[in-house]
Amino acid sequence: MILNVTNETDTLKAVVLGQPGGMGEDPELKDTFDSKSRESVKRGIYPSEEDVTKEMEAFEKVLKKHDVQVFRPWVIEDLNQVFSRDVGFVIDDKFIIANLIEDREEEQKAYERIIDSISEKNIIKTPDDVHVEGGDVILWNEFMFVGCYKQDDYSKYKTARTNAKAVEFLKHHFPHKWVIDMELVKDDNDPFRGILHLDCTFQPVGKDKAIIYKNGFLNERHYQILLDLFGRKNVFEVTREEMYWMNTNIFSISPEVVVSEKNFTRLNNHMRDEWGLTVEEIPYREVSKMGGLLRCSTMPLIRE
Ligand SMILES: NC(=[NH2+])NCCC[C@H](N)C(=O)O
Repeated sequence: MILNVTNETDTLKAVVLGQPGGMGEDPELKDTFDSKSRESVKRGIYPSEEDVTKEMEAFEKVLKKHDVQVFRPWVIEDLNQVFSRDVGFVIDDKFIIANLIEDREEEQKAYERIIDSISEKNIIKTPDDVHVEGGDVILWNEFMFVGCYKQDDYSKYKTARTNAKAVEFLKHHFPHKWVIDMELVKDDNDPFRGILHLDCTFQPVGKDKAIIYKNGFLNERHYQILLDLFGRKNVFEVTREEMYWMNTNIFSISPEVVVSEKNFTRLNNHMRDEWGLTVEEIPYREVSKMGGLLRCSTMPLIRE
């Protein structure tokens, strides 16, 4: 397989979609590792495998309708495999095997067959001291945005997934890219405040548009950089409440077609009426209760 991903929106040809099979029983509070899952367990509203399966089937159907080839990781029992995005990610023609938090390491096994179909020279392994998950890496042609956390209390947070060493690592392997690291606000307990991955606070759409949640950035300068790059008039700013429901985490099938959650009324109207996009609306609220949404549950392999 020849990989090719240089941005978030070029026409999608092949993707891995996560897997609800084998989710098993609700996790215990102590076994959650993001604020949203934590909250769902606490409130007794953690989604069932059956409900998540229905939502992911709707997603798969839309992808197939648009002629996208869909791969799935194989099922490992008693493991949450919904969020493919973080397990590994493609930059240009390279596949980077992520170095996930320990709680999620097991997920990687189920991608062996997919990784085996990629030429070895195009696979990049991350060393132990480089922490990086795909949700923190957003490509925009010559730009690579990397969500991270560089403060001294890094190890205190389960939701800090990408470290300073990862930024250097990516710069080293992709010298032709302009790597812009952006520090995120971390909070393991408050889903109205903490940002798990960069794609929970920012995402490019179409050719030159972006969805942004301003207060997700630790440093307001990083938000300003995005405004300067995309232009204020091309940016849709989401509210704290919309961030909580993960409005930035939609998924592009092409520069003209996006998949979005059906309750994202304000965003969906804006994308349709102001940006002229086709919005494929599906139900995905159950998935959101586990701390991720549409972008998080995909791993694009080929866009052209
Ligand atoms: N790219 C993303 N934002 N992924 C969301 C992953 C959510 C998952 N519960 C975790 O804590 O890792």
